[in-house]
Amino acid sequence: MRIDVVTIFPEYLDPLRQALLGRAIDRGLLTLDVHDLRAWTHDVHKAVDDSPYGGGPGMVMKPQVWGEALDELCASGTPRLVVPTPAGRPFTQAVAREYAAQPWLVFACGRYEGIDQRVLDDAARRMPVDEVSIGDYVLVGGEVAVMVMVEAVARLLPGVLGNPASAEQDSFSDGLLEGPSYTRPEVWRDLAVPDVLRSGNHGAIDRWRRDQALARTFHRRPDLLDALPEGALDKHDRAQ
Ligand SMILES: COc1cccc(COC(=O)c2cn[nH]c2)c1
Repeated sequence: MRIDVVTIFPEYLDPLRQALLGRAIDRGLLTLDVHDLRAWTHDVHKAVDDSPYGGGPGMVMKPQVWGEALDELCASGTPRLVVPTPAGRPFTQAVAREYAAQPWLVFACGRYEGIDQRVLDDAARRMPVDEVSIGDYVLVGGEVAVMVMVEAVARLLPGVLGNPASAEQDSFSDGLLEGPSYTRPEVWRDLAVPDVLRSGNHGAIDRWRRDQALARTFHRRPDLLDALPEGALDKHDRAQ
């Protein structure tokens, strides 16, 4: 997978080159190229923003600069353009899986009040464009949202995680939240590990884990239960 990121703060994306993702890049499982949007300015001030038509607070990112950046970066093919924004469709594990199947993603990091809408409208003439939200809050810019999405997507790529089962048993993979996890010692600050997990009875363990996931989902995210496909819950589940 090829990933390009366009931003006025390229160094903000440096953490993606650390640890697991850094090793995946070194191993060629994905490429990550970060581009400074100001490289496509032509004025001495390298201006990327201007006042909003219609008035209002803040500034809007200029269309000309973005247009030239995307023209150059997307000249060799048709990536999916992903624009993090509070006004986007929700980024979920399902979207992460969708993106993990894409050969090429270009992320556009907005700042200020956003990017002139015509940049997205023009880009949509020649590539798929996704405006995506990582949550209902407002950040200062798209860079942190891009890091969230790149991490969620890259960990799904074959070979990135040591144990592929980890990705399959993620929270949300079966539509439920992950239940509690435990490791040694057996008792810690007078808190004991649930007996079933030390029983060696893997049928009982699987059942207990499923019940814990159902209970946690019911209490914390009942909306996820409503979204489960028909038949996802068996009669034992429904008895919980
Ligand atoms: C594209 O225009 C803008 C404008 C302002 C901030 C941002 C950064 O994204 C977010 O704030 C965000 C993404 N998901 N949830 C919040 C982008």
